[in-house]
Amino acid sequence: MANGVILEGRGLSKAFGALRVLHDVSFEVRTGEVLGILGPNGAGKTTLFNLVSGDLRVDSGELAFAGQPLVGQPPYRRCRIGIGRTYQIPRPYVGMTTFENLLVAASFGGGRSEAECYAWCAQILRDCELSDKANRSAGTLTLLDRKRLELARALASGPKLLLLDEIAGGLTDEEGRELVSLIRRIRDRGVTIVWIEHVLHALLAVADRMMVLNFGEKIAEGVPEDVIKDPEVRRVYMGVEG
Ligand SMILES: Nc1ncnc2c1ncn2[C@@H]1O[C@H](COP(=O)(O)OP(=O)(O)OP(=O)(O)O)[C@@H](O)[C@H]1O
Repeated sequence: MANGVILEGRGLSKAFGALRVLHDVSFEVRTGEVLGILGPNGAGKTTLFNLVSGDLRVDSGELAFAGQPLVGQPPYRRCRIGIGRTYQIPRPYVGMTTFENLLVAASFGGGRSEAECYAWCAQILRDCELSDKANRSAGTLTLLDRKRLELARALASGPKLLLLDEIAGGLTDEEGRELVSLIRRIRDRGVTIVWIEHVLHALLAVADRMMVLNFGEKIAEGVPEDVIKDPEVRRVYMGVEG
């Protein structure tokens, strides 16, 4: 693995029965960057995250995190070594408060002791602007706050690498800007981010590089200005010919 690369995938493939979802995808994520992932619905983006987090097993290919092989490691272990993720459909424990949700993530996901957890989670609530909702039941939060909580839960496990799966959808422009500034702050604290997003202007506001998938194959990669001008990307993702 090259220096400065926190996550590396080589020749990753995944199929569900006859449906080939990822085919021979290779990529690198550099330490400290925000890598955006674009692609039409069904391109295999979430499946790629599931392979990295361990929610799904790879059919073939290799994954390495900070130089250590990931394939074969269970999801909880990947979380403990520093891979955090959010889900497209937020998965809070709706019967618990916002703060309790973080405590679970910090203790079970991050392996922190009870003594450490309170101050750690209180700081994350502040960072994610959720302190005033600490004692609210997670099921009663607004959409923006549910997204903040989804981020906060991922942060509570203490990730070095954060995988964000379509976190900006459904927000107003103002809410989207708030979320983007939160993601920037997380990046500025040294967390490497890979972000799958259809809300292109949100992704463009933060991404250092982008990678585009189509039918399970990587069709483009590079700095955002070049990727969004790529004729193949414009054709498959934006529906623009020529
Ligand atoms: N567990 C599964 N079993 C069977 N098929 C699946 C499974 N998970 C995903 N798929 C299929 O694999 C394909 C890729 O799905 P995936 O969720 O990775 O796409 P995506 O690029 O994230 O799409 P979207 O932008 O709509 O979220 C889709 O056709 C989907 O229906």
